[in-house]
Amino acid sequence: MAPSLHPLLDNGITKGDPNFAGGTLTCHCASDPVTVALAGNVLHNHACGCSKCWKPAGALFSVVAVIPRSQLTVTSHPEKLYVTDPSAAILRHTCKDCGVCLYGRIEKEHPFHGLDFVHVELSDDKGWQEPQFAAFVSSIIEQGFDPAGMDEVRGTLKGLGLETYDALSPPLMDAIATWTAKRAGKLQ
Ligand SMILES: N[C@@H](CCC(=O)N[C@@H](CSCO)C(=O)NCC(=O)O)C(=O)O
Ligand SMILES: [Zn+2]
Ligand SMILES: [Zn+2]
Repeated sequence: MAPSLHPLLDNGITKGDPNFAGGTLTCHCASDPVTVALAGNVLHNHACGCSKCWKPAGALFSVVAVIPRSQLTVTSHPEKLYVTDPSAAILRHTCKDCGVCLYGRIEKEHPFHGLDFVHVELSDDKGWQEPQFAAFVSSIIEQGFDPAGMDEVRGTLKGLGLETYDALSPPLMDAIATWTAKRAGKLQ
């Protein structure tokens, strides 16, 4: 049986609504869940194979997107959140009771400072931007996935219409490189 990539991918991708105005993320706690309000749709939604992004049990990939931090508000139980890895660039604010990551935030100097990383599967609202590409695909091997299965995984992702990359998408890599060049004074 083919491995589960992610619940939002396994049965085909549902397109988002370009006019969607945002909604609420809720952690998995049965009582006193952490909730986060997003005041707009997400951008650059993607499947991510890296080891750092939160993923649901049994999934090979996370599905993660960005939204301006000004559009994100923790609306209940902020006291349950802790930062999973304080040394990472993306500080993943995770529920200490259920282990779900509600948002990742960058506080240091970084090309994506100002954007928060979120998982739209934590919302029952409909209309979130659908995944656009697959990032860090080879990183699933680092977590123990058999390299012999990579052709099948990449084939399945491509069959879903997701281009596969072993870093981020070209527009995001270009944005990182542009930021780096400006900081070094090589670009105005
Ligand atoms: N092979 C590594 C890759 C980890 C990695 O660089 N992840 C990216 C993408 S996360 C969302 O797209 C990243 O930017 N990480 C920064 C951070 O997590 O702080 C692995 O698998 O661990
Ligand atoms: Zn929780
Ligand atoms: Zn990731």
